[in-house]
Amino acid sequence: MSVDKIISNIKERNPHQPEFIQSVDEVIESLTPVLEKKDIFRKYKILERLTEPERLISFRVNWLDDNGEIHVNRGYRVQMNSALGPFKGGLRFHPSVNYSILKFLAFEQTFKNALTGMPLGSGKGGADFNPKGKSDEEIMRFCQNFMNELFRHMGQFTDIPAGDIGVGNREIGFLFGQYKKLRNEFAGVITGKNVRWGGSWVRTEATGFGLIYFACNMLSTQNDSLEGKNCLVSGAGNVAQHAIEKIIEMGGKPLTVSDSSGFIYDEEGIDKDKLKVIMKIKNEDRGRIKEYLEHYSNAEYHENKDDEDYNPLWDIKADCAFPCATQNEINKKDAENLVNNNIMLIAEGANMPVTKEGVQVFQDSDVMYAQGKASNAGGVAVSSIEMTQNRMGESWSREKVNKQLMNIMNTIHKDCTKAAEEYGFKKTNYVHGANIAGFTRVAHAMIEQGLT
Ligand SMILES: NC(=O)C1=CN([C@@H]2O[C@H](COP(=O)(O)OP(=O)(O)OC[C@H]3O[C@@H](n4cnc5c(N)ncnc54)[C@H](OP(=O)(O)O)[C@@H]3O)[C@@H](O)[C@H]2O)C=CC1
Ligand SMILES: O=C(O)CCC(=O)C(=O)O
Repeated sequence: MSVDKIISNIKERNPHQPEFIQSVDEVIESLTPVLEKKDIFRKYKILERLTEPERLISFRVNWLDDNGEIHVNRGYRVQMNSALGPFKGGLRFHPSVNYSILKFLAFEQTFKNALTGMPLGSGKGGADFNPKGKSDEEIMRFCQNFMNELFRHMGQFTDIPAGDIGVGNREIGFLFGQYKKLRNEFAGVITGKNVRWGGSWVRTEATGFGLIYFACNMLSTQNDSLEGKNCLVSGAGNVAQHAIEKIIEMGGKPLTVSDSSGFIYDEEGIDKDKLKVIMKIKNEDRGRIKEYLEHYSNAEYHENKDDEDYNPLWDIKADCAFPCATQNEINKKDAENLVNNNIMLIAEGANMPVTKEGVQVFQDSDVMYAQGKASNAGGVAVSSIEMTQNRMGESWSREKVNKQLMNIMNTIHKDCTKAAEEYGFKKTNYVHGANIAGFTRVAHAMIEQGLT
């Protein structure tokens, strides 16, 4: 069957799933030369099998709010691919969560987890629950009821969830506590746990730190570094905060931070003290990023507007851009603004933050551009390190884990450039490099394990 026919079949089988189709479409261009050169991948129908989850789980989550009113949400787990290890990937709590979003995230996770070189299959899950404005008690009740169903599908050798948007340290604690109660066992079944009870040093920081380690590798191909570079960062959550922390450590200057209401532009740069304020606003007060102005009135705040067809954050002149909020936050116009302002490098902290048309703008330009599959893989890599420590009953030092994270990001960078070159693309085409390197690793494992 031709590659075009394979793709049109996948589209027909998954109607009304635009994000999932977008994520599949994005890898096809990279994989076409691989599928054409290596007939074995077509013979074993690898693409068809990679795009069909091994198992889809959907369940009802009832919970009581503080006024005693009952609410009903929908919980999910997409167990995507277990060729390289147990299903592994985060949980997202956000009102937009549905099968299309979770399948795109799980599909990307397959390639990302393969790139880490760790024994990790792929998955993703979550609920259409909105944690905003909920009390700690309401969050706890929701997490407990969510786990009342999910626990039967999990296990340290079966499926190991973690955090994602709306699921941070607080939620991981409630989820783990309920799992322990239901199974009567203290096992490494969730990652991102507190270091005081089974978590790993550096897991909280890993995605943001890993992103910046990867960006440093990209810059080093031009004999350059982050020193003195102006950086645009979107998001104000886990990934954005620790990307900003590492940019500062590497001598760069973060200029922006955002949430779903708007963004802050601080021309003087966000330093360590300002970052502490951001962390307090978002992690403790659970407030809005606009509150930054109450501490630093020289900064500017731009409120999101429904009628704007581009995001002015991406029209600020800078050297590097790190989208760390959510999918499709950079459209074609934003990508053109970045390129026209001579941005050097874009590395994704978020999963699929650039629309298909935006990706094309970057691919047609000279900018260095890395997709999340490669550049945000540090989070899941340290999750794997957390799983290893849990199985061995050990707790490794912060320095040891950080060093391993750095090595993994260096290796992913090397593997991407090698795969891109092998198939005739420019060495620094990280899009094709990541897709090909991730695909071939998982595809060979699927062939070797037979038609299970
Ligand atoms: N946590 C991890 O280890 C990993 C996360 N990722 C990806 O990184 C991204 C961020 O995740 P993480 O930092 O963990 O999540 P958090 O929930 O900690 O933070 C998300 C941030 O993005 C903002 N945001 C969410 N949705 C939107 C939206 N529709 N428009 C604008 N801003 C939005 C949030 O704003 P507000 O505060 O208003 O909600 C918040 O500032 C996601 O794409 C995630 O899949 C990738 C790899 C690993
Ligand atoms: O740490 C993990 O298991 C998953 C992190 C994640 O969800 C991601 O990489 O997108």
